[in-house]
Amino acid sequence: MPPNTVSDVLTNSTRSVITEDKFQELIKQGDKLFVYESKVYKVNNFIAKHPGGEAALASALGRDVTDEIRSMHPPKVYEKMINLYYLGDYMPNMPAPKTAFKKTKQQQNIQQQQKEPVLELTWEGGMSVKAYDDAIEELYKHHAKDLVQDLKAQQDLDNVKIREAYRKLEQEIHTRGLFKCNYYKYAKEGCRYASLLFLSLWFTLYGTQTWHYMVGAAFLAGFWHQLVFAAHDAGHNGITGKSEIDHIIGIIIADFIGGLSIGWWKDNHNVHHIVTNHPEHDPDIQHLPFLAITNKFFNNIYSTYYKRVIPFDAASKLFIRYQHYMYYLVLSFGRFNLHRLSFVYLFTAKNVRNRMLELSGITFFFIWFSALLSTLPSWNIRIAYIFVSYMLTFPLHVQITLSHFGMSTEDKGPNEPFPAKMLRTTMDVDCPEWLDWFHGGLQYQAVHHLFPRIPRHNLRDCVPLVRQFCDEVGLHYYMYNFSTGNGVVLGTLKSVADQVTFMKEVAKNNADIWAGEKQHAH
Ligand code: HEM
Repeated sequence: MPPNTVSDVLTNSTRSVITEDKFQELIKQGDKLFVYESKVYKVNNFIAKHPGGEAALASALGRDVTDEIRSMHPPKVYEKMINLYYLGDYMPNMPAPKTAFKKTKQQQNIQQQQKEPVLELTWEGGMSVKAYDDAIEELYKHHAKDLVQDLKAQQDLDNVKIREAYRKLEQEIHTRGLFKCNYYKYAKEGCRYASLLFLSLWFTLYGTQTWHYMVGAAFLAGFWHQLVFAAHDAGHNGITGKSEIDHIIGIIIADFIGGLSIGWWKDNHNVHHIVTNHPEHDPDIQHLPFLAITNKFFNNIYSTYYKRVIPFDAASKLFIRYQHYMYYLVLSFGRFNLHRLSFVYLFTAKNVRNRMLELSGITFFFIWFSALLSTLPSWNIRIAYIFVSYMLTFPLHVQITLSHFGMSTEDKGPNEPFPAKMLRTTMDVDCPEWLDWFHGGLQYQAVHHLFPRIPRHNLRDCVPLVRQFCDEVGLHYYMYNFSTGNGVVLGTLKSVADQVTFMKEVAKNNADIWAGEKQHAH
């Protein structure tokens, strides 16, 4: 039996206390720890078996992830299952109280000087000019330290306020029944999917002219585009709420019908939800050599997800300079890249759930898609059909990237509350209600990031509550319409592109100066 099992915890009358220093020491020794509700949990033996993926759990280690855990899991996980991994109660380091600040001899002198008129000290020769300057500098340092401590204390208070309000918001959403899935919405969506598939097959199988086939390809793209929203729900265990069943639903939709791995998607997406927009940790913004949303990518950063350096090489320097012109074109090749990522994941990742079923699903996809292509009259039309059906799924890739590409990529440290981080790194896209079908309801990505377990059909109803929460705690809620959102993203891409151009010009000027100096020396 592992040392930290329930029976151990229950029979232990004296609960062990783990100080912040001890916590850091254990992590240095290789323990995989995190804090939930002021308790330390150790997941060394569980991490590889974590149903939400090893990478997701790995991205949460070494800090307090109370809000992350509550937002990602059904209550049974944080009320019962988590107890199996309890290690001890967490005790953070307390900031030294100001009165306990031990004064040095020099500081005592300064305090003395504060009581005495400075002029007297200066003119009566009690203190040299240098000593006077030093004393003033010490005073400033002392006050600056106090100021920093006060600011930190204020920040801590604000953070507590945000966390408490976030809990209240979660409760309110529960009370309004918005965590419950409305299956009637799926019936409506099912009709839409069936219509798109029917139209695609009708134009493809009964067409007689090239444009008929291309319309068939466009409807197929529409069918895949819409299906992804249902696959997203399954990936979040948001259809039946039962992880095993939703995973199978996800495999049927993503692998059998779409030819893409739901396992890859979940592995990647769950990490994205925890470390949103972090250049080193979030795979959803790591797209070199084609796209870079921050100049942090110029530094050959190490991706903790892909476990390799992402080089800012010659190809990156070339593509990034034009990325704001190429954005939509690059995204239109997204579906081809998703096949690649799916295969890499299924063939190389450890602990893949239902690996064989996923591989069978993707094989089935290539069989049915090839059979469909074989009904077309020529190779030219077949190739055009592949490109049209694949590339016209690009609105989906725009929708996915739109919510994050124009947003903050800063790392504000482990103390930033989870809701604050989600609202800083994610924007919502507003649209009229009749257009919800086009965005799948997922245009409210900020709300989705705050509560990934809310079914997407309910996100719109949560918007006023989130707005009120933001007003209450003083957080900014970013919401743009579709075209402004696109403008924000293109602006970000252009600004990064301009920096590469500038760097190139500086390098060229330097090279010219060197060449000139060399010539001069000769
Ligand atoms: C010992 C602690 C943990 C246990 C026992 C645990 C258990 C689970 C279980 C059972 C699921 C499947 C949930 C379902 O049925 O819907 C899950 C999913 C997940 N877990 Fe954990 N987990 C733990 C810690 C964490 C931590 C620390 C994180 C990161 C903050 C995390 C992130 C996730 C994510 C992102 C998912 C997927 C959620 C989704 O599908 O929307 N887990 N975990």
